[in-house]
Amino acid sequence: MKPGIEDIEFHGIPALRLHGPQGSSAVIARLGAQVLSWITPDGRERLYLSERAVFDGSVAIRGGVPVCFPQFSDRGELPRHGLVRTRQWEVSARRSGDDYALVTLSTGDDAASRALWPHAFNLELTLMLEADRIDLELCVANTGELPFEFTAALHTYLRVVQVEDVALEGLYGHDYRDAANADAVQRDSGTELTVDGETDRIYRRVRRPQLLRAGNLSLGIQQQGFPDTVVWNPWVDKCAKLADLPADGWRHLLCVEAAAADTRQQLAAGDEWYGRQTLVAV
Ligand SMILES: O=P(O)(O)OC[C@H]1O[C@H](O)[C@H](O)[C@@H](O)[C@@H]1O
Repeated sequence: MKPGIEDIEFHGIPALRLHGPQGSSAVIARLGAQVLSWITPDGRERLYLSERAVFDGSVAIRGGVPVCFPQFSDRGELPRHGLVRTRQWEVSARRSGDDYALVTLSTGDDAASRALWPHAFNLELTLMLEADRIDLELCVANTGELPFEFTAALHTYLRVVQVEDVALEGLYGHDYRDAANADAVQRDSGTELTVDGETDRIYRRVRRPQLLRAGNLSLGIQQQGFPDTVVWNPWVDKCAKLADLPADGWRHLLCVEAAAADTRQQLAAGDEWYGRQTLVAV
């Protein structure tokens, strides 16, 4: 099958399915411009999507790649993770070639966003699917007359068989702010990160790609533009408090997020900012 793009319904909501080379595929919903599935040529699903996720727009969909903007988490006055996770985005570009399929979804300010955050903006989320890789690029445009500041993230939920068995390499030597430990700032001295409890870390000014060692779900992870990397797993107790995660959900996910979380980004009137996360099956 040649690469291409089809309009589908996914869990009852409008979405696009990208068919890439060698049988790869991805699904992106218009709700939140959220990527909800990525299947590599080996037939394996690489993203975690909760079986208890809610798709009616009342809350963000639990899983895939939520787009957080203009605020990461609860680090500010706005709703948690900002304003765009529960909006309907427009499809502004779609194209495919022999070795890729690509879509761009966009959204911008409206009366509801300006009531909470008084700035004019346009956002574009581009998903490019190739055989063994996806690139997700967020473009923020300041379309107003005044500068603004924002934080943001591509809050990627990676699917793993057992989170206790995986290791994330590439973050050693970086400082992180530990949100699971009263925001204490620590320096990672281990050569790899393993998860054996609630983990909620903002690694700052990340300079290297990461390698997720997770058996046949292993991935290379790279980011550009986004200065920080957030690693999140709710573990048992926090998972039990999240109504849209099953009791064992914590075990099957690891969020590795490309973020501007600790470092606020400044954007002058008329300027654009780009941030990208690349996932490669290895
Ligand atoms: O429940 P959500 O609003 O989707 O947030 C889920 C998680 O997102 C980020 O990774 C934050 O660092 C966590 O503190 C937060 O719990």
